[in-house]
Amino acid sequence: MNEHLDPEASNLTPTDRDIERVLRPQAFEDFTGQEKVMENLKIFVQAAKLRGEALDHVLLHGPPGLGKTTLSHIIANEMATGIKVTSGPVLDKPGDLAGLLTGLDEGDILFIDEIHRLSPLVEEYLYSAMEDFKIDIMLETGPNARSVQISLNPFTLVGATTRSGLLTAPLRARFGINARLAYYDAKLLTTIVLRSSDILKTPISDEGAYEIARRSRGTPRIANALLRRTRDFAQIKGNGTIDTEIARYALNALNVDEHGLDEMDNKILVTIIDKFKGGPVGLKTIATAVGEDEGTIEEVYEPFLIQEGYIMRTSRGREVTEAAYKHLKKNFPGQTGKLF
Ligand SMILES: Nc1ncnc2c1ncn2[C@@H]1O[C@H](COP(=O)(O)OP(=O)(O)OP(=O)(O)O)[C@@H](O)[C@H]1O
Ligand SMILES: [Mg+2]
Repeated sequence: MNEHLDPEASNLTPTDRDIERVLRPQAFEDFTGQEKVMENLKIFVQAAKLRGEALDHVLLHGPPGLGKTTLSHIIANEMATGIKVTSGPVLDKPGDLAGLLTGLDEGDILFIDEIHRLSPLVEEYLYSAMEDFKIDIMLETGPNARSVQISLNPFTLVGATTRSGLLTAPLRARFGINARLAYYDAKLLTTIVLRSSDILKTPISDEGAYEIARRSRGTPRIANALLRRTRDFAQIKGNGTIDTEIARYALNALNVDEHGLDEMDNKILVTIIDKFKGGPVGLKTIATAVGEDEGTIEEVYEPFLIQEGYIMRTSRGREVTEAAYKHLKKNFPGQTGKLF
């Protein structure tokens, strides 16, 4: 996976991580886009505050880098409550979860990232906590072992996932608020790039910001990462200001193509065309052929390629479209041979 797609990658310098933190919006008003989702969330937050209650449990889903973690912190800020952060794979056993739950103050947020990766045992334990704010805990072990039920402070679970399809129905049903984040259009991303360059005190033209935005795979995290790298090019190869020319130069050097597809996006398209006659071909086969993890292709690459109209999902597998052939400057075999 490209470095700019994965901020948690270990090759990211501490500076990069600090910058990501600085750029992260803190309040509703700094958060650009996702209008429908935000409109509703604002109402739910306001209503919960008015009643002095904990906000209903929130499920945030969508591809990486669209703002799930950011939103969970914003919700805590707007509710003026504490937030505890954990993730599915980290919660090994119900005891780990019990420790976190009993430590929550009234109205606090428990953020569970990658909630689709909870173990079934932990997940089941979560049900009564979410529903009745009650959990059973084991006292002592051996012959004296007994379980007692204890009450929790009312809290809000915010779960985030890139794979909502993997959530079990009972878990999904326990979220009162279900928000799906969508890819951002170039206009919204331009606003985000301009805001970020302002925070980073990097001079940038509107056109330069747009050039970065439209080539960021609809993803704020990628837009911010490309902005930082473009800033380097502007400082070393230019006069410090990001304009269209330096943005183009930088993005080409970073192997981001004219339509914002990166190397892996293109590799996937080329592979389906050259090795599998344009498809249909199964996901697993594609994954093996391009040397990338199946899940990563399904949650990171494919959704964008589908949204941009380069790939179709059919019952028999993935197929590339005419647009993909055009994009790669290859002849589309579709018209010949077919008789309709
Ligand atoms: N709506 C937005 N407005 C401005 N900046 C945003 C927005 N959404 C995300 N960002 C920026 O993008 C970065 C990545 O967002 P975030 O970490 O919240 O994504 P995520 O959905 O949690 O991704 P992952 O699935 O990989 O955990 C943030 O640091 C933030 O700076
Ligand atoms: Mg996240």
